[in-house]
Amino acid sequence: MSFVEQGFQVASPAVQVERAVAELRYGRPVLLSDGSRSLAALALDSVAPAVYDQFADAVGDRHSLLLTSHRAMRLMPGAAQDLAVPLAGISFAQASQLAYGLGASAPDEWHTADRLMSMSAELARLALLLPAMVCADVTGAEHHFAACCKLDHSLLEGAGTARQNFEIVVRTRVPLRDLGDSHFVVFRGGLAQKDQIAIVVGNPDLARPVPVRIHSSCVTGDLCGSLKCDCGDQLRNGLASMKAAGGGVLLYLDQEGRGTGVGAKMRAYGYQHRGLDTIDADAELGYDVDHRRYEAAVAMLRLLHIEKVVLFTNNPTKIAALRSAGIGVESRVPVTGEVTVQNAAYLQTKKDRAGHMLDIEALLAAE
Ligand SMILES: Nc1nc2c(ncn2[C@@H]2O[C@H](COP(=O)(O)OP(=O)(O)OP(=O)(O)O)[C@@H](O)[C@H]2O)c(=O)[nH]1
Ligand SMILES: [Zn+2]
Repeated sequence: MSFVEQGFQVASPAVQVERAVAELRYGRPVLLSDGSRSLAALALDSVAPAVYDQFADAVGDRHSLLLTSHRAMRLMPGAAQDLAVPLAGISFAQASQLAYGLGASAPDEWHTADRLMSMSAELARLALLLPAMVCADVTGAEHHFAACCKLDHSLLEGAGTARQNFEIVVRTRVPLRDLGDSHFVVFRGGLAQKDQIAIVVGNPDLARPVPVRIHSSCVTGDLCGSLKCDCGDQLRNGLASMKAAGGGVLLYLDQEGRGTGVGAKMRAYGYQHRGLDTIDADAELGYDVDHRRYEAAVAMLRLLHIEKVVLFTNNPTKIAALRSAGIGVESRVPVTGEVTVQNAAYLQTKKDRAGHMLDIEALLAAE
């Protein structure tokens, strides 16, 4: 019997993951299990200090902090694996400094994190919380956590298909400055995501490769004209050039901070103000170079009956993601913005460390 046929008698993997994500964001532990072991996991980013202390008491001080391999590498160059650092006697403030503080010292003691502990970071990422997890093996003592959400680790993988399940909620005309009548199509679905939007400008011919831009939200750049990045320019220039090409579709994805969330992005900005580049700043917080996923974009294109695109981007990962999902990327159009004193280093890092196709000298010469 499928989950639909079983009606309200069982919760699907996606529902159970959504519940776990909500509890984690609320600052409560989640019990992750693999059939034989139970791990109580708490996100340092959302827990109140008093609850952190309560957790330490409940597990008899046998709790550890997960440092992702990215964070571990920042503290101990060469430590290219997820680590578990014993937390007995370590306060909430000390744990936070160790988990994501700048200039923190390497821990005195650590072990390689086991698979279940590493998996807890995936829950944190879904919850848009820093992947700094406080974990304890509570096998046999689960009754201390009777009121907490329980999640079998297989459900985290099982919920993956939900990332592609979207439906169109509404399609409405919106007149846009300089672009004329456009249509906003709202999509709902996915895993732990908000609604996504496609903006259709002009009248794209769906029988030919459709001009498409996949744009990740940037509240600072898109909305407020931040000079620290090129997002606002790329949003407006992308829409204008698609309109000039006869029409196109901009997918506006809820992926603030390369998928880490606005809280992490602002923390990373703080570290960038202290001299780190965009990638090292994210690594200090435990993140990889880019946490964005593109199942939503693929599902949205399919629902719009778009199979072949001309992609407006400088980012090779977006091209690869569409192609591997069977969307034809027939060609690419660069999308650029103004190079400013404040964003030049950011653009250079995108080019040098994330492989973006950007000719910064040519952009400067053209200004
Ligand atoms: N973590 C982090 N995210 C950032 C920073 N600056 C911008 N962003 C995010 O980076 C993403 C940029 O999105 P896009 O412009 O769609 O993507 P792109 O990778 O530049 O690719 P193209 O614009 O298509 O060439 C958005 O999610 C921004 O919120 C930063 O310093 N740190
Ligand atoms: Zn931006």
